[in-house]
Amino acid sequence: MPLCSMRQVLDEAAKGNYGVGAFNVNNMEQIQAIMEAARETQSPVIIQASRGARSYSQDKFLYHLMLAAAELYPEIPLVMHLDHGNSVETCKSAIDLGFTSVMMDGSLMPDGKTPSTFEYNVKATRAVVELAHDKGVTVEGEIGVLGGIEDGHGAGGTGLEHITDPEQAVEFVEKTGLDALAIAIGTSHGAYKFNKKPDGSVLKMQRLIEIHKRLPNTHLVMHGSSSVPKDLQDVINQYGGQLKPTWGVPVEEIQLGIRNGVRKVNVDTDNRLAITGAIRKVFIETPEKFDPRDYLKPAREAMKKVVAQRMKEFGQAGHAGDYAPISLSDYASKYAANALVAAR
Ligand SMILES: O=C(CO)COP(=O)(O)O
Ligand SMILES: O=C[C@H](O)COP(=O)(O)O
Ligand SMILES: [Zn+2]
Ligand SMILES: [Zn+2]
Repeated sequence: MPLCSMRQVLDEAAKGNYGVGAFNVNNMEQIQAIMEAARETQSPVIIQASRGARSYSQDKFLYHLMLAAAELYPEIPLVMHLDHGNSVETCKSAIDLGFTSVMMDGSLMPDGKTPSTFEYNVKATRAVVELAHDKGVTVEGEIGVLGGIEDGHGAGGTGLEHITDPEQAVEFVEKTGLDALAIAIGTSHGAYKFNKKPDGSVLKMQRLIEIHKRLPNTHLVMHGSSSVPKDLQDVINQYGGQLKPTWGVPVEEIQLGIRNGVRKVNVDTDNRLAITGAIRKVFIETPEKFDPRDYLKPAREAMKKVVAQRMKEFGQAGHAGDYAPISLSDYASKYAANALVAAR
């Protein structure tokens, strides 16, 4: 099966009222872990690469691994998505390479640090929509600024992030014509999101519900959605790691989001934790080992377990065979005919 349009995967998820995990990757083992989890649970899936992942893998390595995944798992609808594109040029280079979906993150300037203006964000996102839709490629935009790294204060919520304004979200969707909208509701990237189990004062699910009411037909995206489970933290610390106590986004809050328009759920940190714990365990328990496969296999297995669990929790499990992917050129025609504008 060729790589699939994210718009199609999210439209199908909306029909079935479920969410789709978007998992970050940098290497072969992470892609294999996701594909095995997708096969085991019969899930459509989004695999995403950040700018850092693209540079780590020299772009082409990752792209060809993704083609291998599509060939080896033909029954799985598989999207290749650019995570947090920082500029129109970055998005264009991903489209040229063969990504079937891109995120234009115009909430910050291309330096990835300076908060942008609404006007800049609209202009950059609109420009990406034009060049992406021309090729049938899906576009995710972002309004609001995530906590932690994105608000310029390093990892960990500082309270200085810009929670998405619902009015502005409506205007943003109308002016850009995007396919999916990432919103800021108090989550942040990385392991240090909250210093206790989050309540409504820090994790603003009510804001998400309000945005969904105003944009009932727009696919919402939750970034920073790792749950940072205690058992994964414990394995790392048990085998010599030094993670400080921390909390992530509880799965039941994500499920509440999914009942209110969230269709794409970004998860990276939980997989990083699972991989690191598994590798540390091998190093500590069997220090005589030095074949990378001795620790990469358990690492891959640990990540597969987390991904499969999330696929079941988000509801995408069992939906891989629901539909046959439509080609990107057919999507280009749909966009050209204005048949897919995110309606209000
Ligand atoms: O939002 C993410 C990638 O864009 C990942 O978030 P986590 O750090 O919570 O896994
Ligand atoms: O956007 C955040 C993802 O977790 C990717 O992180 P990265 O930029 O370190 O690859
Ligand atoms: Zn952003
Ligand atoms: Zn993100």
